[in-house]
Amino acid sequence: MSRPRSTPASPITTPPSTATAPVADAAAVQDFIAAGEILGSACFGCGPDVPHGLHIQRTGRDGTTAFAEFTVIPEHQGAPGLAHGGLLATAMDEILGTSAWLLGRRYVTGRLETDYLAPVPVGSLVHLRSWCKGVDGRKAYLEAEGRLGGPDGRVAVRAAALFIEVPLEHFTAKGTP
Ligand SMILES: CCCCCCCCCC(=O)SCCNC(=O)CCNC(=O)[C@H](O)C(C)(C)COP(=O)(O)OP(=O)(O)OC[C@H]1O[C@@H](n2cnc3c(N)ncnc32)[C@H](O)[C@@H]1OP(=O)(O)O
Repeated sequence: MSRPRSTPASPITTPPSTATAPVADAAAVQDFIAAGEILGSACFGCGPDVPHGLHIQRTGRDGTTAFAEFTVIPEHQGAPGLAHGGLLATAMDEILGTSAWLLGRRYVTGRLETDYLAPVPVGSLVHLRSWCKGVDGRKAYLEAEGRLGGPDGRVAVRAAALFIEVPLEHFTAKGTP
């Protein structure tokens, strides 16, 4: 099935007609810049203690739209000289999770759809942006993009996602590894 180029979203990541507009939570907004400290330093996406992690820096927000950036280092390489696609999907996941954070509830990624539109060279500064399109019960529908050459540069990667709200026990309960 061909899809319009204007959105990467499949029916699963497209908000239904029953979805409501997202509202930024005041407490989550307050915690936004400190979120990395609240979550700890071991996150592969944003943790400063992960040697070859993405070290994504959250730079700002507007409503439930989150902004961030990171630099592609040689350890992020896939094909010669270019960022690994899975690495870029990870960056999408991180910025999508950041936008979900602004909703003030605990969410995990249920489904992540990624479109690669242009190669991302090692050494690139990637400008990330994510926004929530709607909320329907436990489901949050989000989109994201990564741009090169500046915050309003060309889109190299974009994503659509379905995040699912979970209880705190999702993170504290110990499962079988
Ligand atoms: C500032 C903060 C920055 C933070 C950045 C961090 C970003 C990183 C975010 C992540 O990477 S989270 C880690 C990756 N994700 C996971 O590990 C989630 C693993 N999956 C699960 O734990 C469960 O499958 C999940 C909690 C998502 C759902 O299980 P539940 O038993 O709670 O719910 P259920 O399966 O009944 O699904 C609830 C609804 O969601 C729907 N759903 C769940 N997963 C889906 C899926 N994958 N695709 C489509 N729909 C899905 C499901 O159909 C259902 O719809 P209905 O209510 O309409 O029936």
